[in-house]
Amino acid sequence: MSRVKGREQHIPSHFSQGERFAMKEALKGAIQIPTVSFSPDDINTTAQAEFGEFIRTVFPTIFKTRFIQHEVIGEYSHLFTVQGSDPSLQPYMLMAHSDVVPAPDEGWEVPPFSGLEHDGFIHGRGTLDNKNSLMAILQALELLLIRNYIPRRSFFIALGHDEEVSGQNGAQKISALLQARGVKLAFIVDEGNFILDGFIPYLKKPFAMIAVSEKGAIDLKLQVNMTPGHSSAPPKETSIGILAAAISRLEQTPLPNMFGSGPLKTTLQELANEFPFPANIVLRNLWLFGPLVSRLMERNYITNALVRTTMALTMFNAGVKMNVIPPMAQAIINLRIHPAQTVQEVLELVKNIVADDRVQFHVLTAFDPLPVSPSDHQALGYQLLRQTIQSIFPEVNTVAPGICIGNTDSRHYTNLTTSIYRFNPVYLHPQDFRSIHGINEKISVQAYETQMKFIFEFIQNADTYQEPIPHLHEL
Ligand SMILES: CC/C=C\C/C=C\C/C=C\C/C=C\C/C=C\C/C=C\CCC(=O)N[C@@H](Cc1ccccc1)C(=O)O
Ligand SMILES: [Zn+2]
Ligand SMILES: [Zn+2]
Repeated sequence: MSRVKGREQHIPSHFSQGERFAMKEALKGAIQIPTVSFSPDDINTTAQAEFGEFIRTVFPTIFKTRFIQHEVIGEYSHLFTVQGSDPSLQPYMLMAHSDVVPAPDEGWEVPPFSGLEHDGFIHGRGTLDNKNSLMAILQALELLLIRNYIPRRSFFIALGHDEEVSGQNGAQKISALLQARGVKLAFIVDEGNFILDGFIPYLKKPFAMIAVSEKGAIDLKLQVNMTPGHSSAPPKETSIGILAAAISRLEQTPLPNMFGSGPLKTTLQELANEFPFPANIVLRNLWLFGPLVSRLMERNYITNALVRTTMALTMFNAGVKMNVIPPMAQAIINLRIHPAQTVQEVLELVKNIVADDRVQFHVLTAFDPLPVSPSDHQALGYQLLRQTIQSIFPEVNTVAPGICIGNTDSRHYTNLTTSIYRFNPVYLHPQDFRSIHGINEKISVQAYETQMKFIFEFIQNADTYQEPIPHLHEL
């Protein structure tokens, strides 16, 4: 895509000491509000209400700007409509979520809702998932408005409050509302992948992976009912034993490796130049070395998730008393479906592995993998992300399309656009990956400032009049 043409003003992303201090204090304040979601019926509504008040206080300019409309949807989600000056430009949407997963104090270096700053890092639940994005988006807009910025291209900011528990009251309602208003979006940018550093052996340089799809998912309940009785005279098989054997068969039988189908091949081909010899030759010739690369990817639990549908046993329940053989045993398996498979295909495979009619299957939730968004030279959203990555992170040589192994609220917006990109402009190392939904989640003050700067530039870059030009490699 060519550089932005006809941009009358470009507001430089320079911020005063006072502004930088205020922005990190604002993120700390956001972390301190425990907006935890446990289940769709159990979210911390008091904290969500407080969070709504908090953003009004911290970003006053956004709330008083005449060309910005703010609406509360589903009681605690927020939708901002930023009216651009040129209605001929198709709007886009930035997304983030305010809720976080639970964080019991155990194992944390500092309390998870303290928002403490230590050694240049802000600590706490939500610093990477996903209050960093939420606060950086609003902060960037607030600072642009203070500098009298008026966007050309309209955009929406959608902040869900229940992403961690399905998005049914936040994202789904916002999506339905925008659809009813006849909105069609040029593209969406949500959380998802990162600038990855240290995930692949021999690859010394970081690379940006923009997720152009995300895996599907199934929450599957397995249940076995057997005759209960006295533990002093047990039958040969019990509900617990039958279910445990079924689960064990599933754990011992990974679903097929789907390497070669979906966006992963493109990711690897685009990364080939970053590898030293002979890995670069291997990746450039996947027609020959595909089976080798596929086997290597299976060996690591993160890259394994990129090549196949994964199964995680997340809940197991049976029995109420030590000397009673229980009538029922239940387990929940969370499956994440590879882009080349469907819910139906995966259910078939799982049933064949279990191969025991006494095990009943109940699908609790299920959705297919998300469609693959365009990443070619004419894909406006992808190219704007690429352009902004290259200017804010000049040390990153490769920007590649990939898949998101987790799920995001953006999956509820396929009715509004075919171009959904899941990308956080933040470096992620393997230990950071484990902190997401784990312990000691933290973000460096510098990384947060850079994320805010990225969005500050991105919003301005999105004002381009030019459609991306095909077949030009340089921006
Ligand atoms: C060739 C490429 C080689 C290597 C790539 C290396 C690594 C890729 C690894 C990691 C990718 C990086 C980051 C992914 C991190 C997090 C996942 C992203 C978003 C997930 C957000 C989330 O947690 N969502 C929940 C939402 C949910 C809740 C309830 C029901 C359904 C969904 C989730 O997915 O569970
Ligand atoms: Zn998230
Ligand atoms: Zn999450």
